[in-house]
Amino acid sequence: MGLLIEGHWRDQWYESSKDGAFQREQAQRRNWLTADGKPGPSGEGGFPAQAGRYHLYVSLACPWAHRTLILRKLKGLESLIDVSVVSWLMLENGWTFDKAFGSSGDKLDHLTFMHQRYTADAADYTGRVTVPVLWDHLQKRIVSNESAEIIRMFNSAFDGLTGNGLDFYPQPLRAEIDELNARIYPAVNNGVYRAGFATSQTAYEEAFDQLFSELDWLENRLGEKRYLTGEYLTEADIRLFTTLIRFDAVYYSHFKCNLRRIADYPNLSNWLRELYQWPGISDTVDFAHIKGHYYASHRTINPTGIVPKGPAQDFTAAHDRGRLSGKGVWLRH
Ligand SMILES: N[C@@H](CCC(=O)N[C@@H](CS)C(=O)NCC(=O)O)C(=O)O
Repeated sequence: MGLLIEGHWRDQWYESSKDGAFQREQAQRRNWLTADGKPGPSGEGGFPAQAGRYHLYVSLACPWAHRTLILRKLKGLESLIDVSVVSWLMLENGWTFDKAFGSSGDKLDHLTFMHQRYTADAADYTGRVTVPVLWDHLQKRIVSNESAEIIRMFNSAFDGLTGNGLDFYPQPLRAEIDELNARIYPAVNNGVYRAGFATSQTAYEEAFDQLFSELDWLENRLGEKRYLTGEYLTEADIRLFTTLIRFDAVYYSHFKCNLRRIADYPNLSNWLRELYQWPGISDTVDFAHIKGHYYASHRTINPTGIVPKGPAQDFTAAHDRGRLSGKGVWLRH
């Protein structure tokens, strides 16, 4: 665990604020890949959708990177955008391409460490070395290291090449999806980290209370709606999925989010199983990476690095979501 300071790697645990709260660094590369290379909502233009030009760097453990893998899969981008997977073990060198710990190796440039990808973008890069990273190997630059934006790019930029019209961010549902994301991100997606990486009792309890009150709200909502916005599966569901699929195995114990398990919420757990069983999604879930990464890498929280064997979970078991009406994914015309 560490960061780059003016292009030099420094091994260092997360710094929390004075009151012990975890602070997540803002992603620094915010360009957009678009159908024709015109600029997107932030950053610079010049990144047109082209087969084979972009490379995605992910960790199979990471919930943020996981979103991008799901969109890549469901949008039929696997043959257009290749992926390199970092090792699940992340210690003094940060993310590495060590094949002994589950990495695919860097399929593009045979790098040893992920921080080399960042210094290839900017030799004096300062900041955390995070995944996912969408890399343009023509310009040798990071397009984006912000998963929330990478999934929006994947949702539409390549449609002209793939003919895939599935829309996970449909125009009529955007305001509602934005509202859901705005409450679920701080309370749940980042909330589990705020609980787990807190360095004061007060900061931990605040994150814990906010997390479980949001899970109660979501449990109620999913009692009436098949998916978060209603009849259509959208990016809001995908974003929640990657956190909840890790919850009982990791966040419940490792991050001390232990008021209840997801298995204890009937609607959340049935919804979670439906998504897991969605064609393509289970292929993106890897519990060896997920459990190995958190328990063995965060030595400040778990000094022995021992990875628990449990819990027993079966996401392939039947779910009851058919009782609510659903139309699947919105199709763009
Ligand atoms: N805003 C980023 C956050 C990505 C992120 O924090 N990824 C974690 C892995 S789960 C990471 O790479 N952490 C390494 C570090 O902070 O040193 C996104 O959503 O893409």
